[in-house]
Amino acid sequence: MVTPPVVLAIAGTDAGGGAGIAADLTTYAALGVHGASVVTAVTAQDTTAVHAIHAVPLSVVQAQLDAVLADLAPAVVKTGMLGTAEIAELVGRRCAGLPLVVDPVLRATTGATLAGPELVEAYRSALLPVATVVTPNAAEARVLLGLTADGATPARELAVRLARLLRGPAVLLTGGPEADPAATCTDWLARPGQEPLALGHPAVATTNDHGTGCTHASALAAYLARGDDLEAAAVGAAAWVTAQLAVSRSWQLGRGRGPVAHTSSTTRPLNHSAPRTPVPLTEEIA
Ligand SMILES: Nc1ncnc2c1ncn2[C@@H]1O[C@H](COP(=O)(O)OP(=O)(O)OP(=O)(O)O)[C@@H](O)[C@H]1O
Ligand SMILES: Cc1ncc(CO)c(N)n1
Repeated sequence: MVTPPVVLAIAGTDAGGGAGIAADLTTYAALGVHGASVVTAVTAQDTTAVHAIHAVPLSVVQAQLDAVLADLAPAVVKTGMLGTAEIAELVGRRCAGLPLVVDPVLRATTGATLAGPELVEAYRSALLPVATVVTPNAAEARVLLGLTADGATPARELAVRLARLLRGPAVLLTGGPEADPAATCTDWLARPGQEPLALGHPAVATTNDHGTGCTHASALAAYLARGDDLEAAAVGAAAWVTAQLAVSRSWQLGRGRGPVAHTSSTTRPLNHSAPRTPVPLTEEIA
């Protein structure tokens, strides 16, 4: 067997397994690359909300980074939730010069804020400038550009403006199906000195979309590690997330926005009964 390339995910955990490290590592496994992981934050999170966040101490993040970077030589590094400005600055210092996919995680699908103003500033000053490609959604691009959150700037222009601001990294602005669930989703790929490229794919009508951003950015990193150029990797990542959304479309997992599928396809039929009822919360038991 040929040794697979290594992709390093630097991200937070999601107890519910939809987003974060769970999405990253399962995507790497499915796409045939070896996943290493540096955990930056532990979240108590489910399909309805983020209930608690514990930032991993900087020294422990540094030790994890040292362990992986010195030993495994990742082909690509991908960042997700970073938690604090000092972690973003550390990652910027340690990963500059490596192929680096930065998914600027500012908010969960459930609405929770995952990055305060100091971390947003650290993204701008320390991490985005050393990225190879940045994958914001429209709301994240607006925040990074310092625009009002509810502005009406078209997605194409947001991508172009962010690429112009960053002067080097490419921007792959992801577009969910907000406007019309039956329509096409369009991601915009803006690269310095080139016309922006619209990458359209069919929208899947589903509310099981928790973790799409992480899955998409991880697939992008995996395809880049496998040797695709940026455009091919972007097309592949959109196709991957769309296929996984189609798999989980009718799932009944959780009380909120269920996870995008991270299962691999199997020829063996499932042999389990209906989903179990949830166990009461700790305070309901006490
Ligand atoms: N319902 C859908 N059908 C098809 N593709 C989708 C759908 N929702 C999201 N996608 C695709 O998934 C990728 C990432 O989506 P999106 O921009 O919604 O991520 P995000 O808002 O960062 O997600 P999250 O908040 O879960 O991290 C994009 O390529 C987008 O087009
Ligand atoms: C840990 C984690 N990373 C990223 C996201 C964004 O979807 C999330 N909700 N949770």
